[in-house]
Amino acid sequence: MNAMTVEGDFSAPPASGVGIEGGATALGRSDQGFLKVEGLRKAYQEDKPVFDHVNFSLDRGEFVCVIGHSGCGKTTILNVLAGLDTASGGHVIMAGREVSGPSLDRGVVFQSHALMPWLTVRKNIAFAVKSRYPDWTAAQINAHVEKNVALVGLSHAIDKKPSALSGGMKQRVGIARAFAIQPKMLLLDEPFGALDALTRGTIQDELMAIVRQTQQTVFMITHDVDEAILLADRILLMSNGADTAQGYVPGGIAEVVVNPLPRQRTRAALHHLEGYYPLRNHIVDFLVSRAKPH
Ligand SMILES: Nc1ncnc2c1ncn2[C@@H]1O[C@H](COP(=O)(O)OP(=O)(O)OP(=O)(O)O)[C@@H](O)[C@H]1O
Repeated sequence: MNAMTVEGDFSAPPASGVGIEGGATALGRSDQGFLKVEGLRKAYQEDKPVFDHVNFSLDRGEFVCVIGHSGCGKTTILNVLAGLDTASGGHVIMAGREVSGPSLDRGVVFQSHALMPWLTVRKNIAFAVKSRYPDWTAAQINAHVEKNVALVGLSHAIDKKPSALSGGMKQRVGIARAFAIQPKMLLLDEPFGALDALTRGTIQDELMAIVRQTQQTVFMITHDVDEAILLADRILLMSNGADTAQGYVPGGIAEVVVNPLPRQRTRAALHHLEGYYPLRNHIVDFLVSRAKPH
């Protein structure tokens, strides 16, 4: 086992010698196991589940990324966490309650921003806030919307419709909307996948700043190894299900990598941090040689 990794139980403490400044290990006991995923299984075809025996947990305030090849079941897991899909077996427990359907306790951001095209930014977000806080006055809702739009640097575009915004701006609106409902947890499915590298970098930095500031708990899917290293406290490496000489092997969480880099890292300085290259190589090696059984 590599020194930077913790295999098996996701809630296990990092291997000795691995430090996370202000990271998951610094959380209080009541924050531990905020989200628990136990024995999760999804089978569209009973004898060939996409994944099985998926166990992990997230502490409150933790940022966890999941990486794996196409088809391993990342989106399926996220949708089950969101309550938008049901598992074939196992449980998802958030804050002590089983997840059994969608809830405003969980804010979801997809790759496609899913804004209502006929509404302005202000009204798109106000719609979500009103659903979350039906008793709030129009003035309260408006103030809250303006605060969250400012958080993602879009105050100047608040009264524009989505058609007048760039892809990156629309994605920011999606993030602002998710934050505005003050969810207990954010679920992000490749939220920056469709953005150019420059915009992506800027929004990554913004997201990281907001998440750190608000102590938000985040579960995020990405295909981008550097994005995971920048943002995540821990990285779940997922393997694909496959037919092997020994029979069918379902996919699952093959390994959990604890990010040993200082938590106050920036994109620009990432490559200069000690430990960055071993971490990156470890994840890339997994994707190249271990994510799919041979
Ligand atoms: N409704 C469905 N019926 C049958 N199979 C499905 C259905 N939805 C998803 N699958 C299969 O389940 C597997 C996991 O899909 P999922 O979208 O969760 O993978 P993923 O890891 O998110 O992939 P990607 O990175 O390409 O988005 C895939 O093999 C997919 O073909």
